Amino acid sequence: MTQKGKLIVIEGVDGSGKETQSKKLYQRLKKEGFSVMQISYPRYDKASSEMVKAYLRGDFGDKPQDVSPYIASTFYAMDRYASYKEDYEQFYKAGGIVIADRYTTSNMVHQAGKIQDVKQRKKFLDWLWDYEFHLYGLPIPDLVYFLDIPVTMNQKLMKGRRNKFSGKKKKDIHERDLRYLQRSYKTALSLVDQYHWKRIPCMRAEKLRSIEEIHEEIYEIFINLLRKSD
Ligand SMILES: Nc1ncnc2c1ncn2[C@@H]1O[C@H](COP(=O)(O)OP(=O)(O)O)[C@@H](O)[C@H]1O
Ligand SMILES: Cc1cn([C@H]2C[C@H](O)[C@@H](COP(=O)(O)OP(=O)(O)O)O2)c(=O)[nH]c1=O
Repeated sequence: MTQKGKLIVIEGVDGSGKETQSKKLYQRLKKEGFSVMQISYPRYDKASSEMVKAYLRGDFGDKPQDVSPYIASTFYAMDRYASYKEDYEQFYKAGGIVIADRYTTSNMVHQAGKIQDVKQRKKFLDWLWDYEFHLYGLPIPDLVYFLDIPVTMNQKLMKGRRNKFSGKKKKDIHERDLRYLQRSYKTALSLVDQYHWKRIPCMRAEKLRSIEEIHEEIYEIFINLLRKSD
């Protein structure tokens, strides 16, 4: 019998602190002796992300809306399937804890955000669930955090940041479309309740909370999950 591990996802719009918080959680759990590994999507250094890069570069259109959410989702899912097989399937099936910076949940946020009609959006989300978790057989996350930071604030955090795959200052087609990012953010807030994600408010009294304070909240929620599943 396989002893399934745990898949923990850190989700949030661009520049919300996902990389920072995934790293901190990983380092803390490792230090405490847990069997843990970190993954991050898209895997820009792998061939399986070529279509993702072409899409984000604007090869298929300058605007996110130029590519159907169904088609764009298949690009990202392909990279995740390759990563499951290459990076973590065995580790996860042996009971390891996997911390993911973005996952299928990013398609739920950023691709579903392209669809305004409620019925059509639900249809897409059901299709996506079936596609990534049933057809591709990817693990369903045990815990999803959503780092809640208003788009205006994350724009400040991202200022001057280089594009992750080109290394240049030019932003990708998602990052340069403020209205699209705002729609993705709104979509995410509606998904938090629907899918029982843990919303982590990154602001208090109009100020950004410290990286350390946010980390403590994330860590406590994770430890509680472990206690419950013992
Ligand atoms: N709570 C915070 N307070 C101040 N700066 C932060 C905070 N969280 C993240 N940052 C900074 O904001 C930038 C974007 O964070 P990052 O973790 O790379 O976001 P993401 O992975 O979501 O794109 C980084 O320079 C990071 O150091
Ligand atoms: C992993 C993933 C990302 N995306 C989107 C979110 C981002 O706008 C974009 C690039 O992701 P990423 O480089 O992780 O953005 P950032 O580090 O700035 O947060 O791709 C999806 O639409 N679906 C996915 O499955």
